[in-house]
Parts: sequence; C-alpha cells; structure tokens
Amino acid sequence: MIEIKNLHKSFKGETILDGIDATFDRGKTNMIIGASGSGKSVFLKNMLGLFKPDSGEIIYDNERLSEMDENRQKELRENMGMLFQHSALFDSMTVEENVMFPLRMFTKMRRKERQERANDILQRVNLENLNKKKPSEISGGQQKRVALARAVVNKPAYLFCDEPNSGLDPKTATVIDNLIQELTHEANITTVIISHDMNSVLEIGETIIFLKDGKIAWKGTNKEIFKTENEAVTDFVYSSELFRKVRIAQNKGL
Ligand SMILES: Nc1ncnc2c1ncn2[C@@H]1O[C@H](COP(=O)(O)OP(=O)(O)OP(=O)(O)O)[C@@H](O)[C@H]1O
Repeated sequence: MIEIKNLHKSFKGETILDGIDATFDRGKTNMIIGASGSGKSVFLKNMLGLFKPDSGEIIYDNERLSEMDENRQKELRENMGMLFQHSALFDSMTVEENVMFPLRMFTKMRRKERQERANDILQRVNLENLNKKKPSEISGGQQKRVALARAVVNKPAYLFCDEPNSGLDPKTATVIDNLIQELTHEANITTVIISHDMNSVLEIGETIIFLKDGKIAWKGTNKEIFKTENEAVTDFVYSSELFRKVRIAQNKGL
C-alpha cells in the first residue's frame, strides 16, 4: 500500500499539487486520471523520489520516503517495476535478454536461473516464442508485453505504469490492461497507473483519483465513475464521442 498525505509541489510559485491525500491499495490497479497538465506526472515523480515534495508525506507500506536513507531508497527502487509510455527496450538485446536485465542488475541469480525466470514470465505474457527476437522484429503491442514482463520479472511490490496503452489499438490496449490487472492480482502488487484512456479506466479502474487544479476533484471506482454528477469528471469522461453517446443513451433509459 502507498499512502499520500497532504502532498504539495510548486514550480517557481506555480502550484501543481495542492494538498493531495490518497491511498493506493495492494493487489489493486489504482488509477490517476486528469486532463493534460493536471499534474499526474509530477505526482508520479514525487512518488518515485525523482522530485522532492515541498511538503507532505509519501508512505510505502508504513515507511516514510522522506525518512529512508540512501540505501533504503535503493532497496525500494529495486522493489519497483515501471512501464512507461515508450517501451524503452534495449534494441541491441533480444527479448529474453531485455527481460533478464533487471535480474542481472539487482539479483545474484546465475545466468541459467535468470533465463528460466525470464522465460517463465515471457510465457505468462504469451510471448514464449519470441524470446530470441530483437525488439525491432516484433510489433508495438508485443514490445509493450516485453516491457511489462521486464517490469515484473523481479517480483516487485510496486508497479508504476505511465500511459501504458499509448500508441496501441483498442484491442491490444485491452490485452495489456488485462495483463497488468491479472499480474497485479496474482502477485498482490500495489499498482499505480496514469491514464488518459477511458476504456482502460472502465476496464481496470479498481480505484480512481481524478486530478484537477492541483487537487483531487473526485475519487471512486470504475463502477461509480459513470454515475457521478461531478461536473469536472463528467466533462472529462464525456469528452470522448463514444462515451457521450453512452451518457445520452443512459439518460434516455436505453
Ligand atoms: N520540472 C518541471 N519544472 C517546472 N514545471 C514543471 C516541471 N514538470 C512539470 N511542470 C509543470 O507541471 C504541470 C503539470 O505537468 P504534468 O507533466 O504533471 O502534467 P500531466 O497531467 O502529466 O500531463 P500530460 O497528461 O499531458 O502528460 C505543467 O504545467 C508543467 O509545465
């Protein structure tokens, strides 16, 4: 579990995060949504320790980030998996070597053991036949699955995903979403996902926080988001043509 208490962050007098309180649950896909520029990435960077908050606390399973010494922060980072917008795979390495990389960096596992673990997780994301390919030889959706395999190969307690679906077609995006959710449940990971994608929010938004003007304007679940009358949320949700049609149909009782 990750708890955020009264988090503030400004840049040159411009307030970006203005007293954020949130809890990201273990074993759940927790989503942060909000318009472009609402501070989602700044929030994530504070959680990752890349930005120092002006005030407030970030608490990883009862341990305050601000009180961790350098060694402890390093241990924490080794316990984090990350999946970013661009898969950021190493082009010169095979799929298998990419997935083995965190094990080489952070564990004392022998090569054979690393290879077995990498192939187990590649099988889990249905890519076992591509282990000897280079990233340039596989599709964008497959690259994303490799990046996800690499993010969880080390069995992290925390998984951070920043726009994991960007650039993917809706069907492939759903495959990635479902895999993130399944792995989160199976390994009881505290997963935090930044997303713009309403399909993802609907699919895997087990908890959702909506950021606006530096504050949390709404909190809830994917079951609740369509029922809220909160105008900021409905503006955001129904900015998509498809979801606007859903709302019109709902209002007509169809
Ligand atoms: N290092 C920085 N220095 C100064 N201002 C910053 C810095 N990083 C972000 N900001 C500002 O913080 C605000 C929020 O940016 P942020 O990237 O968190 O938005 P976002 O919600 O992630 O947007 P998007 O969905 O477009 O990625 C923006 O106004 C941005 O200019």
